[in-house]
Parts: sequence; structure tokens; C-alpha cells
Amino acid sequence: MTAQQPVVELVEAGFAYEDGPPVIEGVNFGVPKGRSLALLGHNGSGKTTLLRLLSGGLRCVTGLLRLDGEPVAYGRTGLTRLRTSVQLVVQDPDDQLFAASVGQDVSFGPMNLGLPEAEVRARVEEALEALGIAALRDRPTHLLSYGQRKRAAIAGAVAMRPRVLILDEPTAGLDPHGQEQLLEVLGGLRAAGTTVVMATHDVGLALRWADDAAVLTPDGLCTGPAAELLGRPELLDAARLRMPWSITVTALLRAQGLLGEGEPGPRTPEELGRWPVARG
Ligand SMILES: Nc1ncnc2c1ncn2[C@@H]1O[C@H](COP(=O)(O)OP(=O)(O)OP(=O)(O)O)[C@@H](O)[C@H]1O
Repeated sequence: MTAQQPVVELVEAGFAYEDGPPVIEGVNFGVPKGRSLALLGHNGSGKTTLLRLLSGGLRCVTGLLRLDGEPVAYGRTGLTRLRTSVQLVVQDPDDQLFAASVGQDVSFGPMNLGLPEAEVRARVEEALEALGIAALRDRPTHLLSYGQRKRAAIAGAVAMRPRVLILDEPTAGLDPHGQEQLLEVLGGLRAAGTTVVMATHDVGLALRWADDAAVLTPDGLCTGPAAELLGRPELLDAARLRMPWSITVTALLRAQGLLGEGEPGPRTPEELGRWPVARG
């Protein structure tokens, strides 16, 4: 993580659902500008809860949320300010899409900000282009495939031009090609300066995609550079996550003397297939 001030930050945050046990306790989680960050944890570990706390949909019971270093005020003005900076895309696109057509759905957020019509139109076009779904502008949302609905839901958030785009399990339910396409789209947004935060169970995907990682364990949230954090077997064990394939293969290649210390190993089966060792 960088030392710069986070855009948005949970400080000593605690949360429990009504009559339930604490889900989040004493969590410090800052999201710096311009990074890609993967939030990992097993089912029920609290990823969705943490993302909702970060984006203002839930409010900390203890601790606080800061935007640009200032505590977030949960009134209308404060939440609008937060949402122009931080947008959450929920796991199930059907919980997010409700307008009749894709274009109408994507325009909803910017229109709600009271922006002039031309500005709304420009933002909708930009978001549809970024997600590669400009051709679906007039398509009724209920006629879209699951992958298309996912993209339309993300476009709705992108049209708000947030500094931080948060996605809850964005690759869940997508086929391998759809996953790769989505990662490309997210790479494009990140290259354009948007911070992208993604919750996932997939350690391999996080390792390939993210600069930084945050891992939820029973002892709390552990954060750091993805390549370092996700190579720690004891941490992944504690989080009940599986060691990524690429790390196991890289360790094997090193143990066999086929890869030098510090040299990067193959990140995908395709890269292993092209590995000089594999041919030799
Ligand atoms: N609306 C709710 N009311 C009560 N308890 C809830 C609610 N939503 C989540 N929980 C509980 O809070 C805990 C954390 O859930 P959360 O959805 O944040 O986990 P998660 O890591 O996102 O899980 P998954 O990977 O399965 O999506 C779980 O024990 C869950 O049962």
C-alpha cells in the first residue's frame, strides 16, 4: 500500500446486523488512489458487509468512515458526496438494474445528480463504450444475458465517474472468456485513473489482477501488496483460502532449480505451456 492519504477509509470499524454477532471488529481499511485492490475471504467472512460499509450503504456501529480524511456525514448531502466518489456494484445485477432499457438504467445515477442532459448523455455513452455494450443501449434489461446484465450494472456505476469503483464478486457466474473480458475492462478503468476494488474468493485471479490485497481472517483484516500477501500459506490457511496455482508451480520450478530466485514464474497454464522448461 502507498503512504498517501486514502480516498476512502474505515477506521477501527465495527459492525453487527441486528441481533447478530459482530461481523466486522476493529477493522482499519484504507483505499488509496489509483490502485487495484482485491478483498478476499471465505463465504460469510464479511466481504459484502465491508464493501457496504465502505460505500455508505451500511453504517459502522463503532469506528468511522472517512472520505478524503474527513468523517462521512450520513445525511443526504454527505451520502451524495460519498457516492460521487465511491460506487458499489453489487453481486447480483438483478438487484441493481431496474429501468426498462440499458441506456435508461445507466443514465439513472447521473440524472439523479441533477446534471444537464448533455452531460448525462455524454456520461452514458462513455460508460457504455468502456464496458463494450454501446450496441445494447436500447435493449430491454430483462432480455440481456447474465454477463450483459453484469456489464450494464457496472456501466451504471461507471457513469457516476467515481474515483473508487467497488465490485462485489464481479466475475462470479461468468465463463472464463467473460471473466477475461471483464478483467480487461477493469484494467482499462484502472489505467484511466479509477481505483478498482474487487471482492473475490479466487486467490489466483486476485494475484494476477490486483496491486494490493486485503484478506479477512478470524483475527481481522490483513493488507499488503498482493504478490507478497497471497504467497503466505499460513495467512491463506487462516482465511480458509486456497493457495494459488501459480505460486505452487513457481515454488516447484524453483525447488527443481528451473527458475532463479526473484524471477517471476508462470501466472497461467498458458504461460506454463510456453515456458522454456516445458519445451526442454
Ligand atoms: N442482512 C443481513 N442480516 C443479518 N445477517 C447478515 C446479513 N447479511 C449478511 N449477514 C451475515 O453477516 C456475515 C457476513 O456476511 P457477508 O455477506 O458480508 O459475507 P461475504 O464474505 O460477502 O460472504 P459470501 O462470500 O458468501 O458472499 C454472515 O454471517 C452473514 O450471515
